[in-house]
Formats: sequence, structure tokens, C-alpha cells
Amino acid sequence: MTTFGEDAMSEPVVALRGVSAELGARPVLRGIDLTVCRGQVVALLGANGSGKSTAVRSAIGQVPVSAGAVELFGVPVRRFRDWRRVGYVPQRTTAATGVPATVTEIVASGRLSRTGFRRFCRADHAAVRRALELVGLADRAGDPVGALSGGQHQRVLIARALAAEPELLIMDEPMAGVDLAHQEVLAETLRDQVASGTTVLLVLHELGPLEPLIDRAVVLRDGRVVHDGPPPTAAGRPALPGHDPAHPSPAGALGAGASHHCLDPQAGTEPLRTGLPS
Ligand SMILES: Nc1ncnc2c1ncn2[C@@H]1O[C@H](COP(=O)(O)OP(=O)(O)OP(=O)(O)O)[C@@H](O)[C@H]1O
Repeated sequence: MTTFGEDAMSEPVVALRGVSAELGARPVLRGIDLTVCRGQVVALLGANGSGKSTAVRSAIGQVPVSAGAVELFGVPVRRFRDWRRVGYVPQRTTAATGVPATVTEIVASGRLSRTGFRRFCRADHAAVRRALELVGLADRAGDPVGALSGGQHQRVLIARALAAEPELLIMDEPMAGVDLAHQEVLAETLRDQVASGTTVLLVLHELGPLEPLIDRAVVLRDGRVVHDGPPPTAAGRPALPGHDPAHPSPAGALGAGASHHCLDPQAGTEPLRTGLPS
């Protein structure tokens, strides 16, 4: 297990500062600030069309920004090359359907960011096998990916991201179409990843079994950050252990410019609870 010191915990792994982006002629992001520090698990929430996918796609350089700055591991994304450190699960796609590849081949493709064009070594094969086991698909390893159900396909995409053993996992609605039993399995997997120091940025519609893992929620509305703080409270119970639902954080109270959600090494506070209302 990796242990990070306080200095590492204060290091922004993902930083969007004042980011605006247009798709077509439409302004989709309107000056958003989003910082995820090492070891944090941040959920990006908001209604359909609020800009969540665009925000994570701009974080990995897939959407060009018209204003503001995007950094990964402290490096401007346009100069970032160390992609082995990043695992990305796109919003559910059927792109692999019809591709004549096996489940193992799709998952192994996630390892290419580490291996480049060298031959797979024993550790690479082991990482692929382990990723398949983590999502509960080891028994389907040799099957054509086109023969899988939608939820199984989603789990293949998660395994593909895990195969690279990334330091940062960015997942766009990873639980979409996944049944509750396998959501629990994936939540357990994610818990292990987080325990070993992985930083996670998730687009979610509902927190579900991931709720206990979420340190912070950033809520978008119409391309703007309207809340950055504790996750919303599920009906009738606290969003996090120790969080009093009688004192919910007012949406927008923390607003944009949330880099203070990283641990201040001088402050000596609990790193991942910074910003929770008392
Ligand atoms: N390629 C595109 N060209 C033009 N507009 C687009 C494109 N992709 C997305 N948009 C628009 O950008 C806005 C934000 O889309 P985005 O996919 O980021 O939203 P989202 O919050 O992830 O939504 P959902 O919850 O439905 O996945 C929407 O109004 C959408 O119609």
C-alpha cells in the first residue's frame, strides 16, 4: 500500500481554473474551477446537459478550452505526456460492439499506455488478469466483447482503465447500466484503489454504493459550479458518517475556486473532510 505524506495530499492532480469551453457554437463550460488533490475522491454531479462530461473531457485534453487553464499532475494538459498515470472510463459507449476482440484484448489495450510497443511481460498479463477479476469478469475473458450485455461491457471499460494501474482514475458514469450487485463489487474495488492512494474523479447521477467513498461533490448547473463541498444528503440519512443532515451545506456556499479543498499541510486537519460543515 502506498502511503502519502501531507505534502502529497495537497498536490492538485486535476486542476481546472476558470475553464470555459464551447461545443459547436454553444457555451458549455462557463468559467469552472475544479481541483482534485492526491488521494481525493470527487464526484461531479448535475442535471443532464450541465457540462459534466465536457468538464472531464477537458481535463484530459479531449475538449479544447477557450479560456482558463487545465493541469494534470501540475503540468498543462497540452504538454502532459505521462498518460500511464491516468485511467479514463468514457461515458457508456457501444463503440466496441462489432469489434472482433475478446474481453481480454480490450482490457489489455488499457495496458498499452504502460507497455508502448514492447512485448507484454508477466506483470502486464497479471495486471490484465487482476483487472478482470476486480470487475468480476474473469470467467468471460475469452469471450468476444460483442457477446456481452451493456452492464458487462461497462465493466470491461472499467477493467481496461484499471489494467494500467493508474494514479488517477477519471470515470464518466461508471455505474450506468451496472446491476446493484456488481455496483457493490465495483465500489469495493474502488475502495481498494483509493486505499492504495489512487485519486478519483467520477461523474455520477446518484452516489449509490459509492457514497461512503466520496469526499467532495462538485455540482454543475448550466456550465457553472453551483456547489463544491460535502456530497448531497441521501434522503433521511447523512451524506457521510458524522455529517449532520440538519445542517446541510447550502448549495453554492463554497462556490468556485475550490483549491482550498486540498489539505493545507500547515493546518493539520483531517485531509479528506476539509470543507465539511461542523
Ligand atoms: N459534440 C457536441 N456538439 C455540440 N454540443 C454538444 C456536444 N456534446 C455535448 N454538447 C452539449 O453540451 C452540453 C453539455 O453536455 P455534457 O455531455 O457535458 O453534459 P452532461 O452534464 O455530461 O450530461 P449527461 O448527464 O446527460 O451525460 C449539452 O447541452 C450538450 O447538448
